[in-house]
Amino acid sequence: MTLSSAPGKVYLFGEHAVVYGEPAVPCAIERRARVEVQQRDDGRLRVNAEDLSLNGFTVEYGATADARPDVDVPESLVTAATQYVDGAIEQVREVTGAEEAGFDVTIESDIPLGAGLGSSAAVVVAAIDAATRELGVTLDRDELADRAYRTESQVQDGQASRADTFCSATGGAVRVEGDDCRSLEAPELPIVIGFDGGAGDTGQLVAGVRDLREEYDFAAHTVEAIGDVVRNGEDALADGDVEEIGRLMDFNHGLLSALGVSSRSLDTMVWAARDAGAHGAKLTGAGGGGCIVALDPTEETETALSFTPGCEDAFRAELAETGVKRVE
Ligand SMILES: Nc1ncnc2c1ncn2[C@@H]1O[C@H](COP(=O)(O)OP(=O)(O)O)[C@@H](O)[C@H]1O
Ligand SMILES: C[C@@](O)(CCOP(=O)(O)O)CC(=O)O
Ligand SMILES: [Mg+2]
Repeated sequence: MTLSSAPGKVYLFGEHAVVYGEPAVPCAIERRARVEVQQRDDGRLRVNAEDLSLNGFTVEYGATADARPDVDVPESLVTAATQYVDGAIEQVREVTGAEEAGFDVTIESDIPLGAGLGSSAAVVVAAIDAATRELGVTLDRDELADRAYRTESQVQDGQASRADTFCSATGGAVRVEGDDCRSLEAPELPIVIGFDGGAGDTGQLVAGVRDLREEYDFAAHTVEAIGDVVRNGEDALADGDVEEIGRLMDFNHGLLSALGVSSRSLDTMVWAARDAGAHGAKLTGAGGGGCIVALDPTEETETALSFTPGCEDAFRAELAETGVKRVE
C-alpha cells in the first residue's frame, strides 16, 4: 500500500489566460488530497472516492474502456467524476510500462470539487505519485508534474496549462508561462477564501473562453491584458507590496468577469470582501461557481463573508510550502 498527498491552490493571477501562453501565478494552500494505492493482480481498477459529487459512490471497473462502472447514474456524470483518476492511471501504466497493472485507489480530500482550488490537479498528482511508487518507480518532480499535466490536458480537450499540476507537485508560489515552470519567492500573504458551495466544469469554462477569444478580437485582447496584469503582479510580489497585489487582483477579476467566467455568487463574495476592506478579491480557477480569494490581514473579510448570503464557507488558507509528499 502506498499513500501520497498533494495540495490544492489558489490563483493570485492569470487563470484562463495561462492556457494561451500568458503567465500565471498560482499558490499552493494547505488543503490536500490524499490518494492511497494498492496494486491488485487481476488488472482491474477500483476507485473508492467518497467525496465525489454523486453523493459519494464506489466504482469498480476494468482497464478497458468497455468495462464501465456498474452504478445507477447517467454515464456522463460517471465520466465527469472518474476521468481524472482514469487518466492518471493511464499515465502510470504508460510511464512504468506496466500496461496490465491493476489498482485499488482510495481518495480522501479536503479540497472541494470543481471549486477552483485545484482538486483535480491535487488528486492526479497524488495518484500518479502513489501508483508509480507502488510499482517501485519514483518519478522526479518535473516528470510527475508533466504526467499530471498530460492528464489534465486530455480531460480538458487539449486545452490546459501546466499551472495547477506544477503548483500541486511543487508547493509554494509558482510562475508558469507555457512550458516554463518555476518557483517564486512570495511574501507572506493573508489569504481568505470564500466558497459558494457550488462548482464549475473546468473543461466547459475553458472551452467558452476559447470560443470567445476566437470570435472577438477584444476577447483575445482581454486575455492579453490579463497577461499584463500578471506581469505587474509579479513586480508587486517581488516588492512584497500587498496593497498593490490586491489592486491587481481586483483588476484580474474584472477581466475574468468580462470573459464570462464569473457568476452572481462569485461577484457577491468578491464585493463583500472588498466592502469589508480586503486589499483585493477575485475568483480563483476556472470560475462558474466555487471560490474567491481575497487578501486581508484582519478578520473583517472572513467575518463579512461568513454573513454573506450565498457564501457557504469562509476560511483562511495557509501557503503550502511542500507539494506532493509521501505519507507513511
Ligand atoms: N476527492 C475526489 N475524488 C475523486 N475525484 C476527484 C476528487 N476531487 C476532484 N476529483 C476530480 O476532479 C474533478 C474536478 O476538477 P475540476 O473541474 O478541474 O475542478 P477543480 O480542479 O477546480 O476542483 C472531479 O469531477 C473529479 O473528476
Ligand atoms: C482555467 C484554468 O486556467 C485553471 C483551472 O483551475 P481549476 O481546475 O478550476 O482549479 C485551466 C488551466 O490552467 O488548465
Ligand atoms: Mg481542475
